[in-house]
Amino acid sequence: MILVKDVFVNGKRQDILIEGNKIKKIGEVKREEIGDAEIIDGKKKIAIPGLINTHTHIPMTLFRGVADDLPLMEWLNNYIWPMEAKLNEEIVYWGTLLGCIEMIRSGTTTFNDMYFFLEGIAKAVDESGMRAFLAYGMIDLFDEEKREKEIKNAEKYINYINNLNNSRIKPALGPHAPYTCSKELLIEVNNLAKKYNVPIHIHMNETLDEIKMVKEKTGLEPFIYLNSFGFFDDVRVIAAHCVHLTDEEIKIIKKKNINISHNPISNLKLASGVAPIPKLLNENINITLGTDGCGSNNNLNLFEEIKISAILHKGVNLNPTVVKAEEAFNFATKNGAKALDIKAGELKEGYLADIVLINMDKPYLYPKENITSHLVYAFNGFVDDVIIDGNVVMREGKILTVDEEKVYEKAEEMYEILRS
Ligand SMILES: O=c1[nH]cnc2c1ncn2[C@@H]1O[C@H](CO)[C@@H](O)[C@H]1O
Ligand SMILES: [Zn+2]
Repeated sequence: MILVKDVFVNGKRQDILIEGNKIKKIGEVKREEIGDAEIIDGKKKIAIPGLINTHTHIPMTLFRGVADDLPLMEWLNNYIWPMEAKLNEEIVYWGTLLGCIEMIRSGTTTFNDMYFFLEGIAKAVDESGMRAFLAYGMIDLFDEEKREKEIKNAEKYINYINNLNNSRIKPALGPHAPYTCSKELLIEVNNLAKKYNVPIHIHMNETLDEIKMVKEKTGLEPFIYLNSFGFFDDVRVIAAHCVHLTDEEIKIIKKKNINISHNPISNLKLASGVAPIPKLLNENINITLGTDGCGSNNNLNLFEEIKISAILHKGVNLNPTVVKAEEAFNFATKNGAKALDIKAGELKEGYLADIVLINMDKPYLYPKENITSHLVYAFNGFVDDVIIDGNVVMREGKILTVDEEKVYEKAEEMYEILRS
């Protein structure tokens, strides 16, 4: 058991008792209830639910800074995909550890990933102590042979991850996007999602160029095209980006309960555009937040995404009342948990013990009133303690699960291989 004592949580100072991987009690915990629990003094701290990053390509930490200031298609075709051809399990493993360190240090406890070499990713996630949904990124480029291979790979990885029997690591399906995946592949993804009961994680409507490509090929906008063959039926979908949407497409998103992963920083950096978040909120569509990979962000600090999502739409809509602080905070917590169907994103009895503690003795967190406002508009993301699945992963700024120095050294080594 772990007892976080006298911490500011859910609006007042109280204790949090953790048993196994769950929150057992929030309130006043008496001595006789705690046995020989590890005690964490929370007096100077606030406790928040661990953040949930719903769109990552985690090993891309190693691509940080390699191809800045380019549009999506040029970025992918001329820089990222050629470098990705050099990846292997070892490179991906170290890149993932680097990403996990970064996420833990900035208060993220769960991420939803789409990438390659999932054995390396899963090994790193397991060691780091983080919670993750891992999807193999399927790309067939409309080639039948590739399609068969991608479907086999995706199914193989679902089984591989399920067989790990790790309650923190779950499989997902990751068809890359409608402009890189054939209709036949997407139909098979829908079947596999139902067969294995796993979520689908896909890039949708990120840029005008790609929408044009889909329209030229099919005559339809991406959501309408996918809906025409039942892609969204009876499955849980997390659609990343959704920057350019027609009203008809928004209707489909609402009707099919599609979860949006809003990635404002990646969309700004690649000049993809600004997603119509206030409009989607008006339709009660579930908005979550993602960083995307470090090639297009260039970090994994979800607090930056919270702040940008809260201010961007105000500026673009000339309306300071849209995306309120609490809404933005919920994007990164409650709503992410809903999209991934996990009992997290809130600190409540019976919920997963994914908890982040922040020392409030920081100049930018005074005066100690309006805490949610501070977390959204003033905080930089450097958190102090992180508990995931009931395990202390970081304590007073020290990560307990991985050897950070070793990871930094290896990250440089792996980067040398990628750029050679
Ligand atoms: O913003 C993005 N849009 C489209 N593709 C992306 C983006 N970020 C990364 N990838 C690419 O998605 C594949 C993983 O399945 C990788 O090839 C990665 O480089
Ligand atoms: Zn992406």
